[in-house]
Amino acid sequence: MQNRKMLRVLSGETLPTPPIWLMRQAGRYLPEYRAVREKAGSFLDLCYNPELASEVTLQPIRRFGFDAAILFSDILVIPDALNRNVRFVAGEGPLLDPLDADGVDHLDPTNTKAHLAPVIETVSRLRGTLPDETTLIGFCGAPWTVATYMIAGHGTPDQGPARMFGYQNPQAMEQLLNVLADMSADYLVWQLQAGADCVQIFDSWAGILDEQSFERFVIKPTRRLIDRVRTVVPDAKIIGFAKGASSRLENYRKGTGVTALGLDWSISMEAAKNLQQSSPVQGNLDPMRLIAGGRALEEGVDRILEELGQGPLIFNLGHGITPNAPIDHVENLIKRVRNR
Ligand SMILES: Cc1c2[nH]c(c1CCC(=O)O)Cc1[nH]c(c(CCC(=O)O)c1C)Cc1[nH]c(c(CCC(=O)O)c1C)Cc1[nH]c(c(C)c1CCC(=O)O)C2
Repeated sequence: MQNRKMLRVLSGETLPTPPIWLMRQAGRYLPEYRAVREKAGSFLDLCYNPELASEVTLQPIRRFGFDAAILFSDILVIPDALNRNVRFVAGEGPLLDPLDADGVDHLDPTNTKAHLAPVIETVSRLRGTLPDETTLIGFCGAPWTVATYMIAGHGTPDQGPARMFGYQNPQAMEQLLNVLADMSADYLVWQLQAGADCVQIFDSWAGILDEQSFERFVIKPTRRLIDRVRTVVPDAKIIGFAKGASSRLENYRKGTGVTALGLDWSISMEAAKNLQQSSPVQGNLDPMRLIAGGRALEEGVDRILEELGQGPLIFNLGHGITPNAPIDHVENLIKRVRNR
């Protein structure tokens, strides 16, 4: 374990060269991913195929030698386990059956373990195949972000339907978030038991909420999730990525018990450095700098290394890599981080 650099940083160590991986590092910007994706059938078929899901997890490790691999799956396998009719339509993103307050009472998580067994099988295979020095990251969506897709039935620019649901049906919202927190906790425990070294909780829509709602819909259910994980795996290393939560991240860290904070690119470096005094941080290059390449990429990377390189840092983007990312820019990014 001592040679898994990302794990050392999660334990609080500062390394001369920070470990690097990229959110969504397996994906459509890679031709080898597109080739597997075509033969897999639907996107969810790929998520539930341990052989192909392991293969696409390993692709960016082989090509770029990242310090960590992230399980290939999706945050929406949880609503899929709840029979919410999850499907991915090309050009439209995810679609689900929208959920109303009455529907919350009828959610039935009893089939979760059997439904997610193929994903857990992928984790076991990966730990058996990955180089010893590569950290394996498991993940789930945060209850709030998963709930936004369940309520609207699709992605939205402002999560209006889920925010309205929270105001009009506070009890149903609490119940929904509790169901998701408990299922997600069990799911993370299975991943950790199958060989994941650490886990990340993706709360991509945390930044859209006001302060009270952030407390109720983000901090509280995330705390419930993490407490439940740690009753089984007391020393679980957990990265919380609450996108857009910048000025609330200190409260988020204290309130949830995450081990490390994922940062997006909107946070000030001063705030990021302050947060790094109390926990490791991960991030936070604007993914658009990766697309732009050249000077924009270099100055973005250099700034992060200068400001955050003296403390526990895991280098990453501030959100997922997009399908239009040029492969040579990814190579330049890794070189810049490693050769300074
Ligand atoms: C909100 C969210 C989702 N999924 C995820 C989030 C949280 C992080 C974020 O905000 O980006 C997380 C996710 N999705 C995927 C992973 C795999 C691991 C990784 O490489 O990081 C992870 C960690 C694969 C994926 N998940 C998806 C793809 C693309 C699907 C394809 O190959 O056709 C991949 C590689 C599909 C997906 N899944 C989701 C959306 C909105 C989409 C559609 C986006 C699109 O079409 O570009 C839901």
